[in-house]
Amino acid sequence: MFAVLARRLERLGPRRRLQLGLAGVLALIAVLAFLFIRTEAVDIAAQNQVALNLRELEKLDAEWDASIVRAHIGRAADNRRLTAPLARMHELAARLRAALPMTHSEGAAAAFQRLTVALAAKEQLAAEFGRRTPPLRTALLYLPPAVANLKTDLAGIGGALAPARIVLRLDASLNDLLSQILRYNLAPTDKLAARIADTLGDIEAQEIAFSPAVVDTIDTIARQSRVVLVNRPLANALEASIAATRTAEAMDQLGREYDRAFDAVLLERERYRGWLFAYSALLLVLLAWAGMRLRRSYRIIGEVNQRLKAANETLEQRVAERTAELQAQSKQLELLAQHDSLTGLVNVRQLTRLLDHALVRASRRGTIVVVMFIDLDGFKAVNDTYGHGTGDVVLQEVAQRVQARLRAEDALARLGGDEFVILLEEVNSPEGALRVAQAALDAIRSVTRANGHPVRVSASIGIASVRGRDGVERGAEALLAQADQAMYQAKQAGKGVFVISPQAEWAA
Ligand SMILES: Nc1nc2c(ncn2[C@@H]2O[C@H](COP(=O)(O)OP(=O)(O)OP(=O)(O)O)[C@@H](O)[C@H]2O)c(=O)[nH]1
Repeated sequence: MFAVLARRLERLGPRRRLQLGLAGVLALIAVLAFLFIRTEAVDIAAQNQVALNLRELEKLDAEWDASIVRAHIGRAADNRRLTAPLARMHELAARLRAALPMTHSEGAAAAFQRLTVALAAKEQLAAEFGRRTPPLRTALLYLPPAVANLKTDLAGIGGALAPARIVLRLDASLNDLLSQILRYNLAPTDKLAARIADTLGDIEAQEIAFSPAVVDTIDTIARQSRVVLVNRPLANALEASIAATRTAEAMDQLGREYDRAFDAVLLERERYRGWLFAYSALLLVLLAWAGMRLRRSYRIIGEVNQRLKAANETLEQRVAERTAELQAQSKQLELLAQHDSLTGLVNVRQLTRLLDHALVRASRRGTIVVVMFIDLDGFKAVNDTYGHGTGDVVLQEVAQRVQARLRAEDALARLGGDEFVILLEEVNSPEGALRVAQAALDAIRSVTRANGHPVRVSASIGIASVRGRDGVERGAEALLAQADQAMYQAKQAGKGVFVISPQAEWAA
């Protein structure tokens, strides 16, 4: 799959590939970030806090219930406890509401709503209950000692003026009343209420026989008894209603919903962790693949570099070889251009150049330049007799032998055919020049065999010379022409001799 992807990518342009690569990396990072955030989305501490809040709410609710029970049985000194936990309970309920979005659960929201309704109802009922229970408690606290005191009073001063029969009857009625009230307080029934009403009627009917103080007490006892008659059933009904609000069950249910929702969230987190793990593994594989491709690319670049380097070296070597070849060829061409191919002597063009330089030097130094024009005698006969090849050998022998008689700084050139020229510089006297001419003649005459054939050659030599600046003024061609003319005179003089040009200049 990667290979197919890579091939498709290779078909794209480098800029497009770079854009795609960047987009791909960003997408991979975005997915990684998403998975990471999903695994970190669950705040365990917040979940624990929810559980703690719920436990505290349950505890406060239980304490609230205990306060209600205490108030119910008249054990509560006051009813402040009925409202004391409410502020904290409201705070806890608010925290639980704030935690609802964490659950992503409609069940939890519904359970919380039910709890809110139950708590509100319970709060209202408890408030009503709190209003009802204090008079009831006061009456219940009042009646037993009041009845006992009245009975004591009746036995003494209070009953002194009344007939004994009536005192005894009132005493018995008071006993009945207290007993009925206490029973009614524990288990109020309509039948008992009717009986208490009868007993109260009976007591009130007898009070006429007693002093106003006793009558007052009896009225108070009757009033408090009626308070019990009215408030006990109400208080019981309120307590039953409070119990019916079932806040504890609502809290239990909310706790279960929270647990279920948090479990689901945790499960989801575990699932995302699995995805994150798998995705990380995939990224590692991708990274390894990219690393391998990069390594391969580096290797290929290295190989290409090596090849380029080798090719470069070869090219450099070939260029150097070719340059040397060309230089050699150029040198060869230069030699060919300056030399005669048969004898290897300098040719007429090079001779002219050498002569020009010599004339410039002589002009500067005030020295003498000598030119000897040599033309072989009877050379045609060699060609005609033994062939052109033998003639060539004769020309080569002549060149070699004359050259051997000259100084290194002197020059010998072949003008073409059987014509040669000797160039001498810094000749101090005509004698010196004549010696060279004689040596040349001797050298030429010494060629007696060529190609195995007996040959006989000599030469006619014309000598011209010039001194100082005159040479430059006259020019090389004029000097050569003078020598040529002198050579012509030598031919006419019978050949095999040298003639000095009449215009020749020597040292003053
Ligand atoms: N073998 C050979 N012969 C050449 C060459 N160049 C010219 N020749 C011949 O050289 C001869 C020169 O002619 P000439 O100087 O008149 O002959 P010669 O017999 O020396 O006559 P004189 O100078 O009057 O003595 C001619 O026959 C040319 O064909 C060459 O390169 N090789």
